[in-house]
Amino acid sequence: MELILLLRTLLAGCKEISFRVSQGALAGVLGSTLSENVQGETQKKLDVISNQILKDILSESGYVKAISSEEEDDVVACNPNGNYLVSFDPLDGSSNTDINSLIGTIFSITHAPQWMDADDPSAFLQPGTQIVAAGYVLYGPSAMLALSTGRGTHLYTLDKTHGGFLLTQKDVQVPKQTSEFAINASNQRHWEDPVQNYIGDLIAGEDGPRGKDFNMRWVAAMVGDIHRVLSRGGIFMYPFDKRNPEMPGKLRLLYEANPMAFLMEQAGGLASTGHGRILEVMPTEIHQRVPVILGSKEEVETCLSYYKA
Ligand SMILES: O=P(O)(O)OC[C@H]1O[C@](O)(COP(=O)(O)O)[C@@H](O)[C@@H]1O
Ligand SMILES: [Mg+2]
Ligand SMILES: [Mg+2]
Repeated sequence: MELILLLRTLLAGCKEISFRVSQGALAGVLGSTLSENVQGETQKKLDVISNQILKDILSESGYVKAISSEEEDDVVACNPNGNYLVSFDPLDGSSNTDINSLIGTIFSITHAPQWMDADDPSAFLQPGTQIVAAGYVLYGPSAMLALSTGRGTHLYTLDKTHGGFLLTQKDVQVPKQTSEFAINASNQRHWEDPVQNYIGDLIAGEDGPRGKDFNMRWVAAMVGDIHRVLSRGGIFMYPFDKRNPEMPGKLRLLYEANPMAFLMEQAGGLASTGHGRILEVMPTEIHQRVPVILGSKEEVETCLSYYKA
């Protein structure tokens, strides 16, 4: 029951963000701030606004012991008696805020170990297999929620008259096969050989070893690309690239890769780093990055076969 109340609280925050996003230039929420986050990224105004909305509503809820956020250097202690930890990306797809394109909020919830102090970051270092609930809200033409509490992945649509997220698709099943891939091709020269070969064969299409044509999409917002994959199948990749071996990918494990992997697996898809299941990665720090390959089961298996070759 408490988890449901926590989810309701979190979604009330997302409704507020949805409203602020929809106001756009009218409310002066577009553009950048002068500050940088711990990732070294210039924060957008909506990054800061969304982060503050979620931080306030979760810390006042009483259910949450601590939170970790893309926009917070360290974990934020909340209620010492709280039973849950929440990790979130308050505004995903920041580079899309000023072009009125798809953006969203991503979150994952785990139990708070009773032994921990509320400001102890090590409590967040739990593998994704420990997630009790995860989801995203996509702020698109309609605001949509994808949610799983470990019993399938379900889609809800925000009814702006009624004010609630209403169930619009139960038990999403990602098609096992696909002809659609998503990757930022401008990073090609930095990819490892397995990815070079795999993408090369997709692009070769019916003239190549795959014997069929593939189409490419890139929303530049993980929440948008994953929603498309959940809706009609596909493979989404942000793989390891050689530019900075210390940073094995762009996407963050706790509040991007893990929640999306949880949703994808609950919908019958697969989620891998290229070398193992994302949900089994043992985190070492809260802003850790990982390579991400997820989507339609058979297509991800085919991609992983290039790593074995
Ligand atoms: O700029 P690129 O290489 O296209 O990267 C896009 C990726 O970066 C992200 O925008 C990173 O997330 P944030 O916007 O929350 O920092 C992902 O949503 C998206 O998949
Ligand atoms: Mg993000
Ligand atoms: Mg973000």
